[in-house]
Amino acid sequence: MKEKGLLIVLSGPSGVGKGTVRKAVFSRPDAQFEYSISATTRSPREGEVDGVDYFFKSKEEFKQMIQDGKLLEYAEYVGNYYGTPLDYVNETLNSGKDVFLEIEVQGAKQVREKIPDGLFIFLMPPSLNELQSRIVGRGTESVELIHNRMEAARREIELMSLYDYIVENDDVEKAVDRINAIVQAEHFRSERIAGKYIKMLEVEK
Ligand SMILES: Nc1ncnc2c1ncn2[C@@H]1O[C@H](COP(=O)(O)OP(=O)(O)OP(=O)(O)O)[C@@H](O)[C@H]1O
Ligand SMILES: Nc1nc2c(ncn2[C@@H]2O[C@H](COP(=O)(O)O)[C@@H](O)[C@H]2O)c(=O)[nH]1
Repeated sequence: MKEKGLLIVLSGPSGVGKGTVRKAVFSRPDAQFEYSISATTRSPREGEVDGVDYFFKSKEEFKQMIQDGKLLEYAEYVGNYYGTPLDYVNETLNSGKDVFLEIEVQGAKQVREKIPDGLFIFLMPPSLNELQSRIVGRGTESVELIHNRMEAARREIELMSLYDYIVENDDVEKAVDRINAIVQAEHFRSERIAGKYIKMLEVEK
């Protein structure tokens, strides 16, 4: 039987750079994960494409997905719903591929309960001032929403001890290197790779 893939969950406070780091992870030619595209009721930002950045849904459509058990997890975040489509995650993990989720902390908590052997990584900003600068610098939120996101960020950072690893996003490429190193180490730890060498010893006996 095929070895199941590893579920990698990247989370952290709003504006820390989760989306930026995730895109950098997937822009590496040697990226070996499958990205799970989330569903959301938020309106698309300029340049965002349905089915690429998110599956953009109405509130009614999203509620139907919840009722039909189509989501691995979901959360309401600063006035909108976000959720992870369940079938894609299951099918991809069962096919032996690693799945990468980039989600906020309430959703990550739900995933931890359902898939405890996932790999949970918390992305940290170098400081709260730097975090605010990044949210302001992105220019996508009103003053009120920036305030809400900073309030949410403080609550989110308090949950970092629930994660397996904390990665500082002081520099995007360094953060990607750290994440890749953690994933590789996890593969060894869980014997996904070690199994290969055990088989090698058996064959060469
Ligand atoms: N290491 C970094 N150094 C400086 N700026 C960064 C870094 N990483 C990300 N940024 C910038 O910070 C801003 C927020 O990044 P991004 O949108 O990726 O955050 P996020 O955590 O996905 O936010 P949200 O949770 O609100 O979706 C962007 O303008 C991005 O370019
Ligand atoms: N619980 C979930 N959170 C998700 C999911 N997809 C994205 N997110 C997180 O929501 C916030 C806001 O995102 P934005 O695109 O509006 O800036 C951010 O923290 C994302 O990581 C999901 O499926 N479930």
